[in-house]
Amino acid sequence: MTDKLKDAKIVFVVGGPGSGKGTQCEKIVAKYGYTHLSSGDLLRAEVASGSERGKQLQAIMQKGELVPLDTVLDMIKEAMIAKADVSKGYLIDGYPREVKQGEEFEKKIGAPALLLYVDAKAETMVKRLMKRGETSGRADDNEETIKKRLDLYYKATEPVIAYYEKCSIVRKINSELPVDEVFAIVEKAIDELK
Ligand SMILES: Nc1nc2c(ncn2[C@@H]2O[C@H](COP(=O)(O)OP(=O)(O)OP(=O)(O)O)[C@@H](O)[C@H]2O)c(=O)[nH]1
Ligand SMILES: O=c1ccn([C@@H]2O[C@H](COP(=O)(O)OP(=O)(O)O)[C@@H](O)[C@H]2O)c(=O)[nH]1
Ligand SMILES: [Mg+2]
Repeated sequence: MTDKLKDAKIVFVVGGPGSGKGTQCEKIVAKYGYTHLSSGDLLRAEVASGSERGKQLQAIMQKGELVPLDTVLDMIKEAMIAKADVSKGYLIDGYPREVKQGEEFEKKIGAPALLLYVDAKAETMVKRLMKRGETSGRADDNEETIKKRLDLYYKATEPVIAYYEKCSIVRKINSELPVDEVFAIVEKAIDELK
């Protein structure tokens, strides 16, 4: 089964909550036709389905904690295989959340060609999420959960970046700039992949 993904072009999109991962991914999809898989969106879809598994996930996400590694990886893999015949490349948004997740992904799926590190200040991320929370309906876009997500990001996810620096695939993107200026930097990184 995994054979289908053998030559897949894989881009990890890593950054804090509200850093702008989803926003940039949307623009990449529009220009390059990549398949966008947001681990958070996949989990929210499972919650929305009302399944038993979804209920358990909801409790974890509401607290801003991390869902068990295998659950997320299985969902991503399934979604990747479903698109394998038509995909020009994959954007894996919001994953890996911790080094171990990255290692497991490489074992079960393959190695990423690029890691886009979407970087904004904590203060900026909080401001954006509070604003998004006014309309998003996301149960975790509230002050208390945002703080937990940020703490966990610095503790568990930032080490992922250091881990992939070693193989020189990290491109740091300053997402304090306006969306289109951020995308100009993103485009350069993707164009270099071809
Ligand atoms: N000024 C500015 N605002 C941005 C930029 N990127 C995103 N935003 C705003 O910040 C908010 C969060 O952006 P998202 O793309 O949803 O962030 P995310 O990293 O996917 O966040 P999670 O879904 O929580 O992982 C959105 O409501 C955007 O309007 C940017 O480059 N510049
Ligand atoms: O690989 C993942 C991705 C998401 N989540 C959970 O889903 C929530 C929302 O994730 P998303 O990437 O949408 O938002 P972010 O945390 O970046 O704001 C997180 O707080 C986690 O509880 C997780 O456990 N593992
Ligand atoms: Mg997002």
